[in-house]
Amino acid sequence: MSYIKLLREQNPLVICLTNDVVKNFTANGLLAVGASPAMSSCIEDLEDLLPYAKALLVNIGTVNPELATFYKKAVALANKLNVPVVLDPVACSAGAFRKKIAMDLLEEHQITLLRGNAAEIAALVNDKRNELKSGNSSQVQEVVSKGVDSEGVSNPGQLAEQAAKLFGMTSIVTGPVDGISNGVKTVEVAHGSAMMPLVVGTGCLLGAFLGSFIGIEPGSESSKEDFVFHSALHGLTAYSLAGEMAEAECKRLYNKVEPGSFQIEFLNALYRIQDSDVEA
Ligand SMILES: Nc1ncnc2c1ncn2[C@@H]1O[C@H](COP(=O)(O)OP(=O)(O)OP(=O)(O)O)[C@@H](O)[C@H]1O
Ligand SMILES: Cc1ncsc1CCO
Repeated sequence: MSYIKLLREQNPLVICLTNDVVKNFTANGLLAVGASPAMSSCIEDLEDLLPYAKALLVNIGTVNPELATFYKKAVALANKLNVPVVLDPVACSAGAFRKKIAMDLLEEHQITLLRGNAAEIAALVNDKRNELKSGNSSQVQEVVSKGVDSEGVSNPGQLAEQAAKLFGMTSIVTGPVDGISNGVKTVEVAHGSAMMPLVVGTGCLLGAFLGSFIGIEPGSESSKEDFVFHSALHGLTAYSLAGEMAEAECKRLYNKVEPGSFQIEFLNALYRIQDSDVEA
């Protein structure tokens, strides 16, 4: 399916409740691919905007107790309005406060897509397994948390599948190789650039970016569950390929790849990426 073409025709409104570090980069990344970003900070505003939205992103990167309450209300409203929700549990592996907020959102509300790095998703999977007191938690690869990012796992597809099964939603584990699973289908995507983790917010923007893909109106008979998986996989692949395109463009323009120029070229690549690049 021509997801990127449809996205650009439809300009889906993606409402982002995201952290203070990445708001500008997130809005620019969504505009570059052809989506329509809006940041929002209170439930009164969301009550006006969310009826028009095609997706809601909740990224807990700079959460505080007041924001945690807002996020819960926001996700409850999105569920009521049938707006799909992407959850990015930023650094939930680094502290109990963040992890509880992410777990509460996962367990008390309907999240459509969970996106995190390996440490974050492993922390949630381990917690859920302990809570269920069933199965063998040694199946879950232990990942040492380093704060807001991690070096990844050797089997991100397997970790994504475990998260998808335990939480009952499509899950994505990112890193040098990405994994996506809905518990039935699991795919690994081995593209991207080693410069991506050196630009803050490439993971955070990805959550919003994927929101714009799952927010596309398919205009076909594909099932809703399949659509989330396939549109998110297309978006995930496009995003990693854009990383490769940005790296190639930095080499062409500057004969070297550095974070500042990479950030600019990455936005340019999101603007240029086509369905044919993903399908090649
Ligand atoms: N070493 C790498 N090589 C290629 N691509 C990478 C590498 N590390 C991360 N990526 C890509 O970078 C993007 C962000 O993934 P990452 O796991 O770094 O997110 P994150 O840790 O949540 O980032 P942030 O907290 O900065 O937003 C993904 O598209 C992923 O494929
Ligand atoms: C650096 C940082 N601190 C809180 S959120 C954030 C961005 C994570 O991508």
